[in-house]
Amino acid sequence: MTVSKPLDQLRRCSVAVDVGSARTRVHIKEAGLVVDEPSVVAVNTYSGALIAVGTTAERMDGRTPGHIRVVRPVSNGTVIDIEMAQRMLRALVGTSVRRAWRRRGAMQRAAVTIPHNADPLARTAAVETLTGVGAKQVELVDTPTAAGVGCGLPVEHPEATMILVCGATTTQIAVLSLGAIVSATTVPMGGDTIHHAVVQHLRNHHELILPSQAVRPLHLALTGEGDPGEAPEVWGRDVATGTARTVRIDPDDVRAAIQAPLTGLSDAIRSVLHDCPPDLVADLADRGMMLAGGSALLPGLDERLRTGTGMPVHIAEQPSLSAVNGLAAMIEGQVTPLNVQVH
Ligand SMILES: Nc1ncnc2c1ncn2[C@@H]1O[C@H](COP(=O)(O)OP(=O)(O)OP(=O)(O)O)[C@@H](O)[C@H]1O
Repeated sequence: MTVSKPLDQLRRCSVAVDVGSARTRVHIKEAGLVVDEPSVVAVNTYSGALIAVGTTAERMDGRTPGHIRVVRPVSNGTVIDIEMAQRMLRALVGTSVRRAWRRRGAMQRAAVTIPHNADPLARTAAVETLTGVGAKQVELVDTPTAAGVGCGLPVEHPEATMILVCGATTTQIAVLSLGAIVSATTVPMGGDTIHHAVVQHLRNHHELILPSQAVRPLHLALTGEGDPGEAPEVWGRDVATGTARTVRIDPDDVRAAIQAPLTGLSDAIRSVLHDCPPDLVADLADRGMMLAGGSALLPGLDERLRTGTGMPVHIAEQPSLSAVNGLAAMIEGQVTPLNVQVH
């Protein structure tokens, strides 16, 4: 059940946690951001022992021998493997910080972000993950509200603000007013979706398997840069022979491959506006929307949304940290009183 509780409840928290599909961030009161690492764990499949977490584990992805498994315990912004998520958090935070937490009773209360449409199972998983690492009380704050605060949007005002939290696998679109979500939706579109669309395109049209790090053609396609005479060349593995070879990419082709997910995003923005009272829509015509989340940095995304919706589009100063920064501002008491919805 969702109830509206005062910000005081969040001010009693000492830890702010944003566990995303791509990255995990932890802010400790008065200490600042202590973790900003990929949400990845590498385990030994025979012994179950933890081999690596975060950046080190992510580097192992796609390169592991049979006895090592790389696990991502968070998907679509929700914890899908509670035990792994707890082990990941414990390892990322580190022993010394955890000792300090215990001494200062810091883990008594923790605040954590959850997708605005999280179902009861997802909420329970978030709570269990945090209680498993020592929290006695867990406050859940929806990600769009936290990100809105983190971007410096006046979410507590009666005027509408629109925020897009562009994550790895989903984009949460929300209109906020008076500290609460008025209208919102989630689109299964994020930076990884765009990346997979490009990888799939190269596989289907060039019979090439692109290494996961090769994002250059994607960037070119989105920005519209690149002279057709100088079509970029990418390395990959031939689907049939398994050998490495290069192929020249036409940016227009790649642009066409990512057209569908991007069009879906503009359509979803229109549907959120459709569900808003007319007065709030009028506010947004001038203010436009704010892009937060790591995928807000996708080159050309802001321009495409401007063209697709006809609204002003702004990118947050530190889009990848908007949600954790917003949650941190709430627990540090830097936010003027508002009725943030906690669950
Ligand atoms: N500089 C950049 N340019 C383009 N894309 C980027 C950049 N930095 C991060 N990304 C993309 O942002 C995504 C991760 O964003 P973020 O860290 O906000 O996700 P998350 O909160 O972990 O995910 P989710 O909200 O889906 O749970 C990835 O798809 C990554 O490729």
